[in-house]
Amino acid sequence: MDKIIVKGGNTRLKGTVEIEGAKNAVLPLLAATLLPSEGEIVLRNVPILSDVYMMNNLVDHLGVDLEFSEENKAVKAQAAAKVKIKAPYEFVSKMRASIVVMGPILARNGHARVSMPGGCSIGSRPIDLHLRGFELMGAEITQEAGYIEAKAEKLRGAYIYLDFPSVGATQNLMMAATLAEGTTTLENAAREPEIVDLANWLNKMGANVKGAGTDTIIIKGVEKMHGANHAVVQDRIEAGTFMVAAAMTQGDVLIKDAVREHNRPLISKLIEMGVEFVQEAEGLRVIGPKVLKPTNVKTLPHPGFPTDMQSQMTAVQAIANGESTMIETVFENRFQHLEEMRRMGLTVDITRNTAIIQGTRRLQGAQVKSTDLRASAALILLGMVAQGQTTVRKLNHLDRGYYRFHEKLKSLGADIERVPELEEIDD
Ligand SMILES: CC(=O)N[C@H]1[C@@H](OP(=O)(O)OP(=O)(O)OC[C@H]2O[C@@H](n3ccc(=O)[nH]c3=O)[C@H](O)[C@@H]2O)O[C@H](CO)[C@@H](O)[C@@H]1O
Ligand SMILES: C=C(OP(=O)(O)O)C(=O)O
Repeated sequence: MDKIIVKGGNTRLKGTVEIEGAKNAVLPLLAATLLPSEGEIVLRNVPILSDVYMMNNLVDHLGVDLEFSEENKAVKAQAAAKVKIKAPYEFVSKMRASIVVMGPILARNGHARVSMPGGCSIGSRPIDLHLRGFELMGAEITQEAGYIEAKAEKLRGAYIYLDFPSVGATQNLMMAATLAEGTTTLENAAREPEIVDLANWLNKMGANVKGAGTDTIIIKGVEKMHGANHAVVQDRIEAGTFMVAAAMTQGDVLIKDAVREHNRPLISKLIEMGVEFVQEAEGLRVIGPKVLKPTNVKTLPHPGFPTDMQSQMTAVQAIANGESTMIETVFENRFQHLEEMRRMGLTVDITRNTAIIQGTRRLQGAQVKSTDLRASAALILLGMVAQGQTTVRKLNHLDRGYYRFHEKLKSLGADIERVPELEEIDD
């Protein structure tokens, strides 16, 4: 496996950066390609990420013969006349997000058998809300030998109130409802831009989904769906990560085509810390200040501060001029990067879901490892401002969600290399 070596202390990022299509949008969009039974499917602006390859393999296994052109960043396929019932452990265990194939499989077959996805390093991540929704739509749920089985003679539209606006449950239930008999109302639905992108994709394929982006989504079941052509929405988390990178390095970075609306809470927190944002025709320019003011942040479902920007934001707080607080309310175990940052000299008190961070400019490079996807980005960013050399390992996490991260940072002026690990280090 590779490692990233970043030399910090004097980095000032400058230039323009292009952002990929969103990982968290494209994964459900690919799952939704299981829904149409005729016509050509084309997805554009598809990011080249390990998670995308995994979802492609799963969807391919289930019956949609996908062709991924890296050159065109496009996925093409002919809609499948039939899709399989079983999503095996070998695929689902590799990526938690693959649970979103359950809704489409159930919609197509009235029967789905999907390996239980399990938790991951950031939390236990149950799927009770997904399953309760399927039950309300008339499916009988059983569990056996690590698989969840859902069976329904015919899925019926239902009124479903989600106890929590789960992104995955909202996506799974939206997709199940597209081909159900009658109307489904999802209340307290997730409102993320990726939900809106999924609704747009479903509607292009002939579904009838209204209200995405609000907390009430109404889906009228249709007889069948067809192929369509769609470009994946921009990755607001990748864009946000580069906003943070500019903020931390007294940078001046133009984030091409950045959608301000998708990153409101992050932008408003960064402004509070002294960062300047200038809307330009080509995108959003981010100018980092000499001194960052401390700030208090709490993660929440959209439109609150995104948990997927929490790790990166703690890297900004780590170099702010004073004490900041981070409260993580979405996942129960998403502070592991802070332990790694301690290796770089950070003083942080962690009590359950609250971290109190003592910002300092006197951090030092160290050997650290990524503990999850966003942690990997946060450690690299902190490495750019710590004195000396930081080595970041376990880049499999980074590759799940960032395309050529080190190359993009390097083109903006970072002193960063990605090199093969010559000997496996037991960490
Ligand atoms: C591929 C993808 O899009 N991943 C995103 C998605 O994950 P994901 O869809 O898994 O996140 P959810 O919104 O479902 O989960 C949020 C919280 O709800 C809990 N929960 C969820 C479902 C359920 O049935 N029961 C339950 O208790 C989870 O354990 C977690 O604590 O949204 C998260 C929250 O914005 C992001 O961090 C992830 O990057
Ligand atoms: C937590 C994330 O993704 P996933 O839900 O795929 O683990 C993320 O994108 O930060």
